[in-house]
Amino acid sequence: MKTALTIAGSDSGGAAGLQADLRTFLTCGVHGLVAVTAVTVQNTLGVHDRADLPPHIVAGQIEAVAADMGVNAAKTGMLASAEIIRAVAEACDKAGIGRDFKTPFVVDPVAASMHGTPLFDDDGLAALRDELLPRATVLTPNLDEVRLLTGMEVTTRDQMHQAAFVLQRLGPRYVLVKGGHLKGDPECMDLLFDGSTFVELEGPRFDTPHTHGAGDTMASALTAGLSRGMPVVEAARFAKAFVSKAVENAYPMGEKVGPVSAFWRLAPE
Ligand SMILES: Nc1ncnc2c1ncn2[C@@H]1O[C@H](COP(=O)(O)OP(=O)(O)O)[C@@H](O)[C@H]1O
Ligand SMILES: Cc1ncc(COP(=O)(O)OP(=O)(O)O)c(N)n1
Repeated sequence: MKTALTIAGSDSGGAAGLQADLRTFLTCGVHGLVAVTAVTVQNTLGVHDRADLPPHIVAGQIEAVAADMGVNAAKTGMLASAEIIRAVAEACDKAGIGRDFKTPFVVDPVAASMHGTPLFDDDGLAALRDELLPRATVLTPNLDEVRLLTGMEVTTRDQMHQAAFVLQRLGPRYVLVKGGHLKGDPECMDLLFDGSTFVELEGPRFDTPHTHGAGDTMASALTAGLSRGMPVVEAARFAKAFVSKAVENAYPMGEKVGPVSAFWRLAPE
């Protein structure tokens, strides 16, 4: 059994965060490991409150599971603070997780919830850029995160290419720019770049308001693929196909944005 570790926050609504990651790991056939960073009070209306865990507890979880169970691939989600980011970077070095080690590391630079609530404190972005981008095997920003990390406003496919180029120079081995928020594009393309070759991951765009957890689901399917030994390009194609089906099968729940569904993979039809 292969393992995949998520270093992420808890979403009480079960749509995003570590709940989305574990559900995706399960349906992709890998054993999910968790290092919890924060607990959010969250539902379909938004993030109402949160409590961050002490950085040494986050690092302790990573080191404990790595030493005993082994980690075949890891990902980040909500990291909450610069202190937690620094603790994660140190623990990942000790556990051999990252672009310069054996264990692939997917850095999903989750900066805000889809409702617009920041999930970082003020120093978090700088710590993410300095500590985690150079350790990433794959960085998976959405277009808002591209703007935060580079200052680039992306409104076209050409600009997605330019942003991927700039981001890859900041240290990750690969950049996967997610195109879910590209307005006016009839399709939904994510772009993978390794510093020399662009791979356009094409998929249909579904007309649904229910996309809570789509980014987490994409990054965790990618992590599951890497944990099963797929090369990065194959794992990215697998993740794109997985999240497309999850968005297609998203379901309404609560008053606002419902979750995407990793369950499509378990359904008989
Ligand atoms: N309406 C949609 N139809 C199909 N795929 C989508 C749709 N919205 C997002 N996706 C896919 O879901 C994933 C997350 O995309 P995006 O919305 O850009 O990031 P985030 O969820 O982090 O804001 C990407 O793989 C993207 O292509
Ligand atoms: C605890 C927690 N982690 C991450 C998120 C971000 O999820 P969401 O708002 O749905 O955005 P994507 O998963 O689509 O990137 C969250 N809300 N809560």
